[in-house]
Amino acid sequence: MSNRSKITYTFTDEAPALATYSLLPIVKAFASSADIDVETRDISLGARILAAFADKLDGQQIQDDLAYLAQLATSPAANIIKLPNISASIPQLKGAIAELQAQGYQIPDFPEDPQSDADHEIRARYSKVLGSAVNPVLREGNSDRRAPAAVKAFARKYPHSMGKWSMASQSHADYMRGGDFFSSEQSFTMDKAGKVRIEFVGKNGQVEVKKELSLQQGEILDGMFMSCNKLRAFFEQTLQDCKETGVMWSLHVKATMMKVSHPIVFGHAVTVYYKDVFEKHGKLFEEIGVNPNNGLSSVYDKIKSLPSAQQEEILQDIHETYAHRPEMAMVDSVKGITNLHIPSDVIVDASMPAMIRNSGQMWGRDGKQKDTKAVMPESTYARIYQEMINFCKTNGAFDPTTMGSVSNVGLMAQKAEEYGSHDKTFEMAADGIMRVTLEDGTVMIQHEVEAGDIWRACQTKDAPIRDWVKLGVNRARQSNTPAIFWLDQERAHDRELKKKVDLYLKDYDLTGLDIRCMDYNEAIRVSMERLIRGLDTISVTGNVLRDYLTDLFPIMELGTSAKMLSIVPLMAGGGMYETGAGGSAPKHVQQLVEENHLRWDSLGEFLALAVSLEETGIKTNNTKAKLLGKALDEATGKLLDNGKSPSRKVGEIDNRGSHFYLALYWAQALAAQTEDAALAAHFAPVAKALSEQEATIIAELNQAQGKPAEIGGYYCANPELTSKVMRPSNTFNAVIDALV
Ligand SMILES: NC(=O)C1=CN([C@@H]2O[C@H](COP(=O)(O)OP(=O)(O)OC[C@H]3O[C@@H](n4cnc5c(N)ncnc54)[C@H](OP(=O)(O)O)[C@@H]3O)[C@@H](O)[C@H]2O)C=CC1
Ligand SMILES: O=C(O)CCC(=O)C(=O)O
Ligand SMILES: [Mg+2]
Repeated sequence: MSNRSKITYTFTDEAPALATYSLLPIVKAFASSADIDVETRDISLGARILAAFADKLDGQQIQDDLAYLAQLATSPAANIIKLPNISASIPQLKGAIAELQAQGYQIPDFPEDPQSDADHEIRARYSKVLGSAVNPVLREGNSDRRAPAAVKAFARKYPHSMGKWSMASQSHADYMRGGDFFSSEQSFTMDKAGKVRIEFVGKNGQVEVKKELSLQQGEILDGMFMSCNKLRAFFEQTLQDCKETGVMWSLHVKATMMKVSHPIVFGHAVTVYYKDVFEKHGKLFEEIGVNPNNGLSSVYDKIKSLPSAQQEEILQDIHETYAHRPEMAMVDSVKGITNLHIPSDVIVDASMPAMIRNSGQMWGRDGKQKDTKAVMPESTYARIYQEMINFCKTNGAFDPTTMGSVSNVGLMAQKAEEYGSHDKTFEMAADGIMRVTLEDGTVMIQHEVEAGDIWRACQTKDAPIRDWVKLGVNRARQSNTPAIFWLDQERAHDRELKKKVDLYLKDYDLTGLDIRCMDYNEAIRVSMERLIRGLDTISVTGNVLRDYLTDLFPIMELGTSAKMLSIVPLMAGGGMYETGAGGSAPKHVQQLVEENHLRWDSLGEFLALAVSLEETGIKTNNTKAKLLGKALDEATGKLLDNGKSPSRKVGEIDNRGSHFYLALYWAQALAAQTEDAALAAHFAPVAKALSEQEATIIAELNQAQGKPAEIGGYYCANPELTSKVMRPSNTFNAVIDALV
């Protein structure tokens, strides 16, 4: 039928992908009653790798769904439910490649040290799959993330645990006091559209064009660098400090989103911490292809090719390091996996709130919690964490039963700011000058750099800024809540941004609104003071703060950012509904495989879907769709109230059980509504069947638990096997499948 509408549901990775096997059949069955088709687009790491090598896969090609979605995001018809996906580090990418090869896909190995042209070509294709390769492409709009009232009420009623804070805590954030991106940032706005060149001028005066960019009128361009020598000296000093004070050392970066610069920073941390090992074996490591940017796991991986006596010696030297270096935070103390094992294990947006929620402590080698120095070299954003730590030391831990809420309106459209800087990031091969020049030769940005320094440029287009200001004002108006623009007058970029904010705010009638601009420290302090008094505040921020704050505050308020409503009003008129603000929770997969219990909470998916249905209803004048959305919200509220969210423990309700209750409550709400009799009649028997067979279904779902589950892969699980695991109740399946 031509008048059917379409919702596009993304298939991603790990826990959210597993959950999709259970949830999507329910969603499709319910949506069909309102003439809505739910199409699936596969943007999992595995699918993205296969799409990148489609030309090499005889008969095994799959289409490039990410490219399709990128196109769709710029169309007014877009209605996309975006689940979190893996942003792959190199070790993860290599794991996925190996798995696909074992499944018979003829894809090439990852060329770690490309030599030939062919290697370089393969590497370039894989680079497109690496790191945060999905979100920046789809985010053709800014971000609106908040805790819906029902979720907030639930958190107040059933608070999550919060570690106590002590005045005596030695935990703190540590960051560079000079030589970092913050201290070197320069910025300018293009007064008319034109080209700029990023150039390196060598000591001999030779000019090398690193990149040419076409900038739009009103676009902001920043240039900045981090000094390699100062970074290494900083790491050494933090290690000495920890050694002297007995505080545990940990590193927090975002090697996924900052996929070029942060792995380099991470690599320096590895070679400074294990300095003696790298000094002694450096030449050998180079020969066997150890890459410290991939973490210590790269050493373990590469030395496997050496004779066992030599391996033993290296392992011994690594072990001895721990005798004279401070204790390091562990990712998995049982398995001996440290913070420096792989760059994607500790991701700052989630790891810092987890630490703050946990009394400012992380886990040591002995599995015990300890005070920690959280090392975040880039001072630009690290200071906000120190502010929160100070605040908790003075006021104690936040109290989820009484605290207010900090929502966020974030500038992110069209690869805004640092998160779009990968193709403009360079590790300096020699000393010289990096500069940005206009077509007429005017030098707009200039830095004296040394070999090893990391230089980068960031772009922020004007249209996304206008849209972001509009979104901030609208949110403040709709929620009648004060909004703070986080703009740091010490930052060159923020000074350019503020000129525009001041100008664009004039387009609105701000009567009755409380809209302010503050630097980051003041903004977070004011927001926290309001929080503990139970008051709400909207943070209107740039892209990195958007990412950091939408984990930081929700993790304090709700225990996880997965419970957030996360909307991306696309600038072309469509909508993208992200599910939560968190990630793909890899440890949940492990639990499913070991004991067939999935503790992933799909609340983010429920919330996103309700808004997506409502939007479909409004845009296509489809009353049934609106009712489906409204009923879904009611069902979600009831699910929270009745405690039907997944438990963490095997044998208790898990992700699948929570989906059953959602279906039951959703059908009941639809059967009970009186606005559309046909819809009510359609769902009445469903509600009856599900309610009558509740005990049988729950028994079938719970019986499946407690033994290992076979899903036939990690990055590319087998669909039939996974579907069987995720839909173990024949009674439930029969009711749902009869609906389509
Ligand atoms: N939008 C996106 O596409 C995003 C993707 N990512 C990707 O996700 C991966 C892991 O990232 P990481 O930073 O560790 O963050 P995660 O959010 O995956 O994990 C942090 C912790 O949050 C809790 N959690 C998160 N979501 C849920 C949920 N729905 N239900 C229950 N618990 C949840 C779990 O903690 P516990 O069980 O202890 O409560 C989990 O271990 C990376 O590959 C990263 O790149 C990360 C952020 C966003
Ligand atoms: O794309 C990613 O790698 C993570 C995105 C993220 O953390 C966020 O948007 O909150
Ligand atoms: Mg994030």
